[in-house]
Amino acid sequence: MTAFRLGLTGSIGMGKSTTAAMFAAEGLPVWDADAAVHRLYAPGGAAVAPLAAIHPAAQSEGGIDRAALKAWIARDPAALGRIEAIVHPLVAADRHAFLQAVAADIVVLDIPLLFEKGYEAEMDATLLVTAPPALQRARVLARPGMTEAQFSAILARQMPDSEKRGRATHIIETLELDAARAAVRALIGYIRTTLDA
Ligand SMILES: CC(C)(COP(=O)(O)OP(=O)(O)OC[C@H]1O[C@@H](n2cnc3c(N)ncnc32)[C@H](O)[C@@H]1O)[C@@H](O)C(=O)NCCC(=O)NCCS
Ligand SMILES: Nc1ncnc2c1ncn2[C@@H]1O[C@H](COP(=O)(O)OP(=O)(O)OP(=O)(O)O)[C@@H](O)[C@H]1O
Repeated sequence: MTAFRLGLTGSIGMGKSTTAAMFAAEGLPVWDADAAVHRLYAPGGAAVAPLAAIHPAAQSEGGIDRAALKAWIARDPAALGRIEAIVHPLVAADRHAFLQAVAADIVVLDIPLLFEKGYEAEMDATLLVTAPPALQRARVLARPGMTEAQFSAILARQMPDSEKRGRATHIIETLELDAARAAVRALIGYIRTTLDA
């Protein structure tokens, strides 16, 4: 059976990881794009050699130093595009391997840049997690080391939440844990009714 692919996304601090964990707790396999990038950047990971080849300072102790990449991105407007040209095909290969190996009726793919990069074309449905801007801001600024300037820079690289709301198949407001958990269960139940039909 081919699994139903539910693409989970949302802007920074909207609750992707928390909501993904709720799907996992309901027994659904979850693939996490950020975790895939961490594996690719770890010592021995497939992105280490090609990134070191274009930017030697990015390599440290056999892996990729994310701080060095960030410093390069801050300095050179072409850097992010060059990094993405290497990293995104490797992430896609990891995602395809997961989808090949998985056995379940529904799988969740947690992809922060799902709409920005057009990955919805590979999904059967999309789920946007969202919250009011003031709550998003309070959550993100509560993180150790996060500054107003960093938050603004990250927001500027992401599609506005209002636009994502217009594109998503489903939306969950992450105001409160119990309500979000109930919405996750309801969505799984709804998707299963469409699979049975
Ligand atoms: C720039 C890097 C080094 C920053 O690493 P760091 O650990 O500090 O932060 P993290 O990865 O958690 O990202 C911070 C925020 O920036 C956003 N972000 C990350 N990469 C991108 C990107 N290519 N375009 C837009 N936003 C991005 C994330 O969604 C997140 O909200 C890292 O994100 C990276 O190597 N990005 C390029 C690879 C990529 O596209 N990753 C996205 C997942 S496919
Ligand atoms: N349903 C919810 N109810 C209450 N708080 C929530 C809910 N979902 C997430 N949160 C809180 O919001 C914050 C951000 O959540 P989370 O880390 O899951 O977001 P994210 O979208 O994965 O963030 P990032 O884009 O930075 O990876 C956390 O402090 C988390 O506890």
